[in-house]
Amino acid sequence: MPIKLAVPNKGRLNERSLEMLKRAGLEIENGGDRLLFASVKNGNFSVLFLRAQDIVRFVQTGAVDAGITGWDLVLENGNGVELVREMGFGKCRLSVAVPESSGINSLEDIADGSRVATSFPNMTKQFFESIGKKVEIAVISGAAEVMPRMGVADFITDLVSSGSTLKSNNLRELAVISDSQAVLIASKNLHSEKMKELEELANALESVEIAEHKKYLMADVPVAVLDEVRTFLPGIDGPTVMNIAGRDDVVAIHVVIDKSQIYNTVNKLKKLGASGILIVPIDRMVP
Ligand SMILES: Nc1ncnc2c1ncn2[C@@H]1O[C@H](COP(=O)(O)OP(=O)(O)OP(=O)(O)O)[C@@H](O)[C@H]1O
Ligand SMILES: O=P(O)(O)OC[C@H]1O[C@H](OP(=O)(O)OP(=O)(O)O)[C@H](O)[C@@H]1O
Ligand SMILES: [Mg+2]
Repeated sequence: MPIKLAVPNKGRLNERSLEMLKRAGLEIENGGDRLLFASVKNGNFSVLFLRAQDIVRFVQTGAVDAGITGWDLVLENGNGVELVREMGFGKCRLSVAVPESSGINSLEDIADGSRVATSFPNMTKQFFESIGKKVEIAVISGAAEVMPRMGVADFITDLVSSGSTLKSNNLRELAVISDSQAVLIASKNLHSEKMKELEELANALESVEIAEHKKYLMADVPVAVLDEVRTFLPGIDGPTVMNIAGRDDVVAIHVVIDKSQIYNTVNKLKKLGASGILIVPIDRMVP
């Protein structure tokens, strides 16, 4: 039986989830728009496209074996699922936000009996109980940011990433309830065979994530400056150095390098007389 893996069918997490799975090596067939189901050519998986919120419930009940969704949704709706891996994207936070004009500058300023609009009632209730505040929760399914202006609520809790939605609605972030990112989750009591395969997928995803921050750099370098090149290029013994047929004054170097180092490294190499500098992406780095 293939592992039933649920992926968000639209929204913030859809594209990156599919991209990461593909880069991890799963060949998802026809994983296009509006599709509800796709088979995977290699690997023992079938992919189902569901709403991010529903994925938590379906993993919980065992209707699917595993899924990619937001950690915020797991905290809100999902006891009884297993965290397999943080995915490193979809980073945001569930925060308390108040109207700029409210005069509320800290959590202490929130009066008992205040109304909070949110699509995260469970986490919101738990948070305010933990700080000993009695608030009334108005549950909405989206667009929390407009609720204070409509007079439906005094403040909100909602997901924040860049903060620009809050800003454009004249709201100020007061406190973070929880950080979140996309996660790979599995049903508890998943058969050990399936869990093993899922861990292999998690390892493949890890190799994708590591590679994401790296590039592969190749260059032809004069032998005379090789020692100097070694002082600023990474690797245990510096770069891999290869002879070029018919040349004894120049060698080829290959090295895996952090993206952030590319700019400076290329400049230094050029100054030292390097030529034929190539920088190429790496799909995966398997440790
Ligand atoms: N601004 C953001 N930046 C990063 N990640 C976010 C952001 N907003 C939401 N997310 C993540 O994406 C998940 C899904 O949110 P998304 O907006 O795609 O769907 P939704 O609005 O909850 O549902 P739907 O679009 O299916 O009605 C959230 O639970 C959260 O983990
Ligand atoms: O801090 P920011 O970068 O502005 O992001 C925060 C916004 O992103 C999410 O909504 P989304 O854009 O997914 O729209 P939705 O309400 O349709 O889910 C979230 O509900 C906030 O409204
Ligand atoms: Mg959203």
